Amino acid sequence: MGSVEHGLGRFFFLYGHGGTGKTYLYNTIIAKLRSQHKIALVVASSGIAATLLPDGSTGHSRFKIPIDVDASSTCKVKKGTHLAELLQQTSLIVWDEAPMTHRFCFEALNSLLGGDFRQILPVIPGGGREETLNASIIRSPLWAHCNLLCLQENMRINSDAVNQEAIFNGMTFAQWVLTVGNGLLPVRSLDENSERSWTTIPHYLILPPNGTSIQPVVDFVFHGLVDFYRSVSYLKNRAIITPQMKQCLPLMMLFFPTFLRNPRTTTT
Ligand SMILES: Nc1ncnc2c1ncn2[C@@H]1O[C@H](COP(=O)(O)OP(=O)(O)OP(=O)(O)O)[C@@H](O)[C@H]1O
Repeated sequence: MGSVEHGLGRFFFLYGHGGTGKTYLYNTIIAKLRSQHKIALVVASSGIAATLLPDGSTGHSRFKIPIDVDASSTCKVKKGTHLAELLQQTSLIVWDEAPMTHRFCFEALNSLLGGDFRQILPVIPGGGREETLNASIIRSPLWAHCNLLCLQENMRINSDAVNQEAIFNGMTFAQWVLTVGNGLLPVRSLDENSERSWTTIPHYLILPPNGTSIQPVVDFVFHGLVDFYRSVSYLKNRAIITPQMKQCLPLMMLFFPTFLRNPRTTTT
């Protein structure tokens, strides 16, 4: 905040593993700046993360960054346009999920970046480990000037938990996810040509989509579906994500009994 107030133009990276409160902190900073009638532009690398931020959009769309970037790429912002004027008046740019985006995109502008390097890194088609690392923000000349801020405590466990057992389960899961992210689990390759990047998920963390243990998850996430299935705000805050499409079907079958118990007639 001091950097914005005094126009110092410093460059920050907010680093923290999942649930440590990065989004919460961005929202707090943005609310504070906007309450002072300052302009904070808020973007994320993916559209889904952008929806969690106030007036968020994707970095590529907001700054007219070319899809195929290289070291000489620039933002396609024309002189004298609304966007050019907006950028000139902007006090702070917040970019969530920054580790997912190619470093060339940040070299085209200055911003407060944030994210977790254990999550998704830039995707380089056909590239290996070295190409991915090379595309990462940590290989950018900007990184040497970056003020690194670290969030350590997992806030999600306490905010989501309803009792001691839920806190314990949340901590066990969070610890396992961290161990995966830190590369500390035993890994193996599927065949002799592929990288050693496969690990075994403990049995207690797996909910088979056609088993009975998934039903409480469906009931929890889509509680009240029969009454609210037409409500956009109800639906846009809920999702159950499966690793593959084929696992969706058995999961969807769990929804139908709910509707069958409560038939509705609609006219077209
Ligand atoms: N300082 C705080 N005080 C109270 N609750 C907080 C605080 N920080 C975060 N939380 C709560 O903890 C939960 C996780 O926070 P948040 O979504 O901001 O984490 P994150 O680091 O962005 O996670 P991810 O990397 O998975 O997106 C949210 O429910 C949020 O409301």
